[in-house]
Formats: sequence, structure tokens, C-alpha cells
Amino acid sequence: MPGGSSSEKDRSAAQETSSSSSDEMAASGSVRSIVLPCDEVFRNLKNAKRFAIDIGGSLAKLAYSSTVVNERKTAPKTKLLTNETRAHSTGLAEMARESNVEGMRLHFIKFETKYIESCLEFIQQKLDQSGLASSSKAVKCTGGGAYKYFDLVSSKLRLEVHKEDEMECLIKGCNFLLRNIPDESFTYHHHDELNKYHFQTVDPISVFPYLLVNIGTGVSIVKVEGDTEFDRVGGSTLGGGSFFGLGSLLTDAKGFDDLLRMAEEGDHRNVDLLVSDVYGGAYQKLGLPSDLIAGSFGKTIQYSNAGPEDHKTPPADADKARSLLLMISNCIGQIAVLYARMHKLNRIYFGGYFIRNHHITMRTISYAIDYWSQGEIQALFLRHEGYLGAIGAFLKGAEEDSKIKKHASFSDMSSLYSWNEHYAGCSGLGRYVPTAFLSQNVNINVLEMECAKKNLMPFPLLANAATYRPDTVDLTQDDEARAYWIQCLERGVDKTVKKAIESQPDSDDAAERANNFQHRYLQHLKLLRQKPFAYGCLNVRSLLDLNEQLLNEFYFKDAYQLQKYAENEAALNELGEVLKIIDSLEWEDRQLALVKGLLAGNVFDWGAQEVVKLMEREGGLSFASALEKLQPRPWLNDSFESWVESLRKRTHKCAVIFADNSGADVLLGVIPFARELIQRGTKVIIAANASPALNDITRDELVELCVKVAEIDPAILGKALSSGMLLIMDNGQGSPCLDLSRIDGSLRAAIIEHEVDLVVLEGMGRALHTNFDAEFSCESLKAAVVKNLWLANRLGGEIFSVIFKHELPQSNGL
Ligand SMILES: Nc1ncnc2c1ncn2[C@@H]1O[C@H](COP(=O)(O)OP(=O)(O)O)[C@@H](O)[C@H]1O
Ligand SMILES: CC(C)(COP(=O)(O)O)[C@@H](O)C(=O)NCCC(=O)O
Repeated sequence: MPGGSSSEKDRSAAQETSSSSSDEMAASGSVRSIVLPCDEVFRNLKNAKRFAIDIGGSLAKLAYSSTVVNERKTAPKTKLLTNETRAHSTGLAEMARESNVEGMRLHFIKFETKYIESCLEFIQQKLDQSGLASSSKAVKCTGGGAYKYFDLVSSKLRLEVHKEDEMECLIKGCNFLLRNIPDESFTYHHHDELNKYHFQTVDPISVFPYLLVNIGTGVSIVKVEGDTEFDRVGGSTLGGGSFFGLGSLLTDAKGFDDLLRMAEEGDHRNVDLLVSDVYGGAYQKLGLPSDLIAGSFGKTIQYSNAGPEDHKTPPADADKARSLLLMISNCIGQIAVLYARMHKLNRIYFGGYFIRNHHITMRTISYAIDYWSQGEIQALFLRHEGYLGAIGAFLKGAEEDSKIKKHASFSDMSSLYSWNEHYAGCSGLGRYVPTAFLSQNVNINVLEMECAKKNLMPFPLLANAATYRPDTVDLTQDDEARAYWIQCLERGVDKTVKKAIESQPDSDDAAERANNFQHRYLQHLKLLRQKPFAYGCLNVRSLLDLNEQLLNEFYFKDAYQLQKYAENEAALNELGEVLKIIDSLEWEDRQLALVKGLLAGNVFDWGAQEVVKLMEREGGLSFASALEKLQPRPWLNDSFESWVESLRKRTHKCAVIFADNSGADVLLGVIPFARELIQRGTKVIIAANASPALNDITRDELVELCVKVAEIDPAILGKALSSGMLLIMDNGQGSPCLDLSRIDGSLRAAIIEHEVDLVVLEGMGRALHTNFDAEFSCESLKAAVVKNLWLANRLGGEIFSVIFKHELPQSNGL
């Protein structure tokens, strides 16, 4: 039987391993690294609320939830908002909301089942020390170990153990990951040097049907047609257990990582019988190439039968390990296609930790699926392939608890709220980190997810939500850009540290925490330099978001709060004058002044090192000097004429403006621009961040500022705020960039209700790093100042080049 994997391809892989193995082994964890203290891995255990465990034949996966208090230090309260004014500001009062919410985080930890006892002991110790009890009376337990370790789990955690069906947990976990984690699934393309991982956008509405092939110790094959409609249609004994077990018998491998390392180094042609070994060449009649595997391990018989006089050297351990990995991966691929065909399914996801994001395994399975399905089916892998059962078990427990307690239910949370991967606490794709586990060192893999506490949904005016990708440049594919941005953010970290310390003048340990932040951020950047795919896709957005996550991690909820406060005050003082100048201009000059104001405001960006230099100079940066910095027209991207023409032709019904920085940007740029639209009869929604990121304005801050704005300009802006012509809303995010596939559900509803026909994206983060290529079903403006020399040069311009992109939808007859 042809093995399904051509040895020619495998030979090329064998030759490639010398270059790729070091990287891949870093991924699989055999790289020497510092042993982490257990507390750094079992994070937030003292706030743990609920546990679940999936104890498999080989690996145990522990899941727990913890609460993270969003102890946002309040900025010196803007004196502008007294209780009295708050009460009288109709329209604004309703917008004010509680922002000091408790966040929910999910932690998943994976280690070899043989350490289960030490792990439970460690947890027990921690829970005893903290004196806190789990909020749940029971722990959900799945996998074979739910039976085998029943007594151990219940005695150590002092909780009732509820056994849960393994398949149900597996599917629940898989559906949750597909719906909630961006870039969760991918196809693997070994021969595409630049882009080995093609991440898939999973439309949450059309997740089903699919076939799940879970390769754990054994293999389960499940046909999934809905959340509760699934059927274990088959399985195989030839799985991860066979690879690890047989591999250990056949070689001197010291553990799984060692076996994988051997497989990378080995040459299967010393072990497998190829078509050429049988036929002397290709088997033309059947179309079997000469280097196809005819029989796995077929050559080993020669060594077994050979006497000492034959001088046959037995195959190396590495060759056997490779042949074994190919044999098992090939067979599973073949079986998967047969089941997919039998059940008329064309999507096959591979779960289970045998895969371990390993390039030979993924490549062989992909090849087998392609070969046996004649190119009709592609193998889909999951970034968190080993956690499906644990996630499912955790969700089951949480749902049941919330039903009993009849309060804010987790079942609602898994279906109504969105989750983000918390990169700051994840060890990354397939990586194992050595951890000091009571008295032993154990390799552990960690995943964390954070509840967005919101129902995030796609922006309704995307031309094609299914194909929308927020990021303009994929840094995993662009080596030069990746090297530049990682280095640029490394250089910017000192400034962030300084601002973080400044933001908490009364704290004794701010400097220490800020240094820890710096250390961790630099560590993550180093990992991403070596393993760009560690967290799925890599882009400027994910690098910036990681910065925010780590700041929060070290209790810097708003590092720029003092800066923002000062800039807001200064800009409010200038607002009246700026409005007066604008009002004195003729119509066309006014339109240009408004656009230039929007752009000049965007220069006030604490995320851009070139600008920081200007702002920290003596005298700082004024709005007037920012205006002077702008590239003279024609701009690098200049559709001002087209914008003016559109304004002449029509009055927009409603515009949504995604605001960027605090101070001059929002108050002297966005507000006057919005005011002009309002005067033309256009309703305006200003959508600001839900939580702080750099010096970006948040929705709560803007609501407060608007009280003063209304006082400065009662006739137009004051009236607009109270009549609902100007709405301030939350975009659902806390990033300097903007992912339009996940915006706040209420903003989405308002956009639909008010029939938004103009989208304005402002700033580098929202209009250049992300969404530059986004297409909308209505008119749009993308406005930004390029405040980074490298990027400006790359785009063919100089620092402070201007992007002003006005676009009409494809089908628009205007
Ligand atoms: N560090 C490791 N130790 C043991 N097995 C590992 C390791 N990393 C990956 N594996 C592979 O993962 C398989 C177990 O996958 P998993 O999905 O956890 O299944 P199970 O729940 O049956 O333990 C093992 O049989 C082995 O092939
Ligand atoms: C962080 C930013 C995206 C914010 O830009 P904005 O959206 O405020 O225009 C931008 O400043 C940026 O790309 N900074 C990278 C680092 C630097 O240029 O120094």
C-alpha cells in the first residue's frame, strides 16, 4: 500500500531539518530555558473560582477561572464634571456607566499525567494559604483519569468530582475555540517558505458540519453537526500513545520531546521500503512514484535476519523515530479522509496533543489528506489542539453552576460574551516551559483567555465580513517589517515604563512593577522574533496589544492617564478659539481646515517615538505647530477633492467616527469635524475605546469631556449632545488599533438603527496598521499622519506624510 507521503517530499524535509529544527525544537520546548517558579505558571490561583480537569492517558489538562479586579486608578478627576452638571446633562447621564468591573480569566495548564498528584498538592497548598475556597462545590473531570484518579482529585481539592463525558467536552471545547479565538484554525503549508500557516476566518454562524479527528493517546473521530449534535463515528488505536510507546521501545528517546527531535533528524528511507526498492523504479502502471513508501518499516527485516557476517548496521534511532511518525500520521490522515467521505464532510479539524504543532506531523497529515482526497479536502489544525476536553469540561461546570445559582450565568458568558486570548499569560504555540513544581521540574504549556465582558460582533458595514482581515501587514510573512517593528517596540519600552511609573505617583512598588513589565514585554518580543507564529498571526496590532495586556498584568491600567488629563485640559482651553476660526472661514476653506485639524490632532501620539521627542522638547507641541508639521498638499494619499465633491452632492444620514488620541486629537480635530457634519444635518456617533490604550481617549473619558464641550459650544454641540444628534459610544476595544470583526454589540445596533452611511477611521492604528485595505458597503474616510520614518519611507513618503483616503462603495452610483 502506498504510504501516502512521498519520500521525495520527505527527503526534502529531512534536508530542511537542519535549518528548521532548532526553531521547531524551541517550539516543542527542548530548548534550554529558565525554570519558572510555579506561581508564574499557576497564575492568579489565589483568585481561582472554579476548576475542571481533563486527565488523559498521557497528559493532564487543568482548567480554572479567576477573577481579575480592574482596579483602575482614577485619574485626578476632571474637575469639570460636578454632580450637578452630571445630572443636568441630558443624554450624557445615561451614557455614564460603571467602569470598575471585575474581569474573568480562564487558565489552562497542561503537563504529563504522571505529575497529577504533585499538581493537585500544589493547588491545595495555595488554596490553603489564601484561605479562599472555590466558589463551586464540584470539579468537573473528564478523560479516563476521571475514573482512575477520582479519589485523588476529590481528596486533594476537597470538592465533589463530577465525571463528564469525554466526547461532549471535546466538542464543546472545539466549538468554543472556533467561535472565540481569532486565528484558532489553520492549514499548514510546509513548502511555502514565507507563509507556512494559513489562518482561517471561522464564520461563527457556519461552524458546522465538520469532522473532528482527535489524536490523543488513541484516536476518536467525531462527526459534528451542531452544538449538541455529534456522533463518534469511528476511531483508531494508532495514535499518540502508539507513537510515544513504540518510539520508546524502538529508540533510546528520553521523553516525547526527545523522540520528536530524533524524528526531525532521521531519514525514513533507511527503514521504510520504497516503491523503488520493490520495483527498481516507479510503478508506472499504478502511477506510484519511485520514492513512495511501499511498506513502513519494511527494510528493518533485513537487519533482523542479518547475521554478523552480513555487516549490516541497524538503522539509527532517529531513522526509526521518523518512520514511525510518518507511518502514524499517514494512517490517521488516510482514515480521516475515508470517514469524511463516508459522512460527506469536507472540513476535517485535527485535535489532540499528538500534533503538538509539529511540522513533520502537520505536513504528513496535510499531505495524506490532500493525497487521499485528491485535493478536495484540506487538513485544518488548531492552535490549542490539546485543550479541547478541558475547555469543554470547564464550560459544563460553569453552566451548571450558573443555573443553580440563577445569576449572571457563565452559559450566557460563553455564548453572549466574547473572549480574547491573553497572550501575556500564554506560553505560545506548542511551547513547553520548564516549571519548578514542588520538588520537581516539569514541562508545562499554558493558555489564558480573557472575557471581553461584551458581546463583540462584526461591524455591519464591512463589504464582506467573512473575508475581512483587520491587519494591513502580516508580519509573519514580511521579514523586514517584522524585524523593524519588533525592534521599534523594544526601543519604545523605556518610554512606556516612564509613563507607567508617573501614572502612579503614590505607589511604592510602581518602579518595580514597571521594570517587571519591561522584562516580560522584552521576553515576549524575543520569543516572537524566534517564533513569529507563537500567538497565531503576528502584526503591529498584536504587538501593541501585548504591550497593553502586560501593563494591565502589572496593574498599570492606564499608564498615560496623567498625560491624557493634562492634554484634555489644554485642548479644552483652545476649543472655543478653534471653533471661532473655523466658523469664520468660507465653505471650501472650512472643509480643508477641518480635515487639516483632524490630521494635526493625530500628530499628538505618545505611541510614536518621533513625536514623543517633539512633545518632550521645551515648550512641547502645540496644535499650531502640529499643523505646520503636516506634509503640504498634495498629500501622500490625497482624496480631499473627492471628499469635498461628495459633501457638495449629499448630506450623510449618520456618520460613525472611530476616534484616536486624547487632547488635541479628539477635541480640536474630531469634535470640530463632527460639528460640521451635525450642522449639515448628519447625525454623528463618536466611537471611542472601551478601555485605555496608550493615550487614546476612552468612551467614559469622552463622555465626561463632552459636558465641558457642551458648555463651550452650547448652541451646536450642547444641543447635539442633548438631542442625540451627537452620540458617544464604546467601540468594545482597548487597543490603539481596530478589529472591525469584533465591535461592541450596542454600537453595531446603533449603526444599523441610525443607518450610518459614512465611516471615518482616524489615526495610524485604526486607518493604517489596520483597516487600510478594509472595504465598506458605504462611503468611508481613512485619515492618518504617518509619524514613523521607516513606515513613511516604505509608503514612499517622509515623516509626517498624510494619508487621506476617501472611498465610495463599489456599487455606489455617486
Ligand atoms: N510532553 C508530552 N508527554 C507525553 N506525550 C506527549 C507530550 N507532548 C505531546 N504528547 C503526545 O500527546 C499524546 C496525548 O495527547 P492528548 O490529546 O493529551 O491525549 P490524552 O488525553 O489521551 O492524554 C501523547 O500520546 C503523545 O503522543
Ligand atoms: C501606536 C500607534 C499605532 C498610534 O498611532 P495613532 O493611531 O495614534 O495615529 C503609532 O504611534 C505607531 O505605529 N507607533 C509605533 C512605534 C513608533 O513609531 O515609535
